[in-house]
Amino acid sequence: MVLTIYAAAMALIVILSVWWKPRALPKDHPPIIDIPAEEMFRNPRRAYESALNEHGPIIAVYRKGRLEFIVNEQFTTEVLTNDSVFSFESGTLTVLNLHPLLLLPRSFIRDIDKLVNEGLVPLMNQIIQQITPIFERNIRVLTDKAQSATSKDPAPVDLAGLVHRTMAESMLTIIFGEAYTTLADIRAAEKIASDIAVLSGIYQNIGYWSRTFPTSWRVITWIRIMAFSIPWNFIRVIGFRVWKDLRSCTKTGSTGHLRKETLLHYLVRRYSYKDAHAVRLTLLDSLWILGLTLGLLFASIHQTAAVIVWVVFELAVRPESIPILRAELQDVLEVDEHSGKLVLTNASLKNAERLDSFIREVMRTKGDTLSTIRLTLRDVTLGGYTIPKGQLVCPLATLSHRNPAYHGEDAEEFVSDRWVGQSKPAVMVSPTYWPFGLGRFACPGRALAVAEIKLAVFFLIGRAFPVLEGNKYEVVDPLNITSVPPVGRLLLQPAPPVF
Ligand code: HEM
Repeated sequence: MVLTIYAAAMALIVILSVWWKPRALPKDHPPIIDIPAEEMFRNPRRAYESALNEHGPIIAVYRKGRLEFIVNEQFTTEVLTNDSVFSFESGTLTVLNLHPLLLLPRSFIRDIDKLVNEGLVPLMNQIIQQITPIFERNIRVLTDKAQSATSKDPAPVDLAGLVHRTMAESMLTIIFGEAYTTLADIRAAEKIASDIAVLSGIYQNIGYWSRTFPTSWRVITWIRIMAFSIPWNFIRVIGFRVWKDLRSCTKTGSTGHLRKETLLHYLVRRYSYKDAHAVRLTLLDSLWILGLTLGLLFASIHQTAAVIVWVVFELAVRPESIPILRAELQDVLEVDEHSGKLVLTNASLKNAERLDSFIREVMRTKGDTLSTIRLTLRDVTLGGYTIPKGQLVCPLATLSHRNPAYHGEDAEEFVSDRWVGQSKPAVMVSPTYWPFGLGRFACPGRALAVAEIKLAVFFLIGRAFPVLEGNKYEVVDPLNITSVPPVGRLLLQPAPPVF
């Protein structure tokens, strides 16, 4: 049943994707600027900033076969926050190649937003308690290698692989509960998060085929992931069990078999018939819940794992920060009232102001360019030009994040403690800092993401000194900084355990 409904929905989406066509441009549209692919993909910041400098605050540029309207910092707030004209939902689903989902009678994005804001955020203390042991156990695999290494002969470790696995295990625990964290479940969640990330175009900038023939790449990748990868990795391994759990809620009229603290439990209560005394879900509601959990796995695993790699690499090339953060770790640890041991709690993470400042500085300076996007819901007049309905509009992030008018003369520099004592935590977005987006749909999972980054960093530096071979890393995809982690050979030197 679940596969039949899924196949029918997918067929409809393919037909609509082919049918969907943008309208012609009006006469007073912003100038269309040709940025050579090599320049755009190798040095997007320079390419787009000089085009904006030369041609005015709004330009139109073809990228991977799509026309995008790029605006400078003057229009950033208007574009990102005026959701009645510049739609987050339409922009994001279009960029993810999922725009036909907009035709569904329910809003996928609004529902997933509600799921995080109402189901996850209020339970942060409890969630941090649940996932701290996962981070501790997994990162220990790396730091144990450091304990048997020496300063002269440090141990090479695969940080990216490990944090991806750790994020997958954590999110499975939060969404479905521990029963869904077998090795096969974790592998399936990792695979599905990476595959949807591929579908959203995160590696599209790197491959020759995907850059040169973007339309055929999109169609084939879409079919591969929707028709094969999701059924094989998600539905076969995780989806069928979740489906059975959901159907048995209706059969028994109860949620007794679900863990109360999971998001699945929250979703069943939310979609259950309002007028029935017992729990009852329609088939469509059950399918919708499956879709939301899949969407959340994608939104939460891949990007956070990539940013953890960014933060650790930036730390490795700034060894002077490590003793400061180790001292802070010592300060923020709390005593567990049952065991009397020193532990990291949600309060410890909140109190870690120096690490928070370091993370905020990484997120500000790592070089996001075209990361946050909107789609016009009607013809819009902006800066004297008309941008027609149905067009993608994107502010250039470096013009906010590296702007001396916003961040002072040293805006280009990485200042680890820039935000200490400023009451501007890493999660606080504004028109001058928006790595988590801005406005009504700014990332609802950012508090969890930053807490997870802190857990990973503290468990790592609590027992090891990270260093990078040659003291350098490579930015693989400058046009997709947040989703594609930097590459380098990470080595761990032993450090006296902080706790
Ligand atoms: C460092 C990691 C993360 C980064 C950099 C990040 C960044 C973003 C950005 C830029 C947006 C779009 C906002 C906009 O356009 O204004 C977004 C949306 C979203 N993020 Fe995150 N995110 C991260 C982690 C997470 C996590 C851990 C979760 C879930 C627990 C999550 C859930 C979502 C959801 C559901 C949306 C859709 C928008 C909405 O529902 O309001 N994200 N994120």
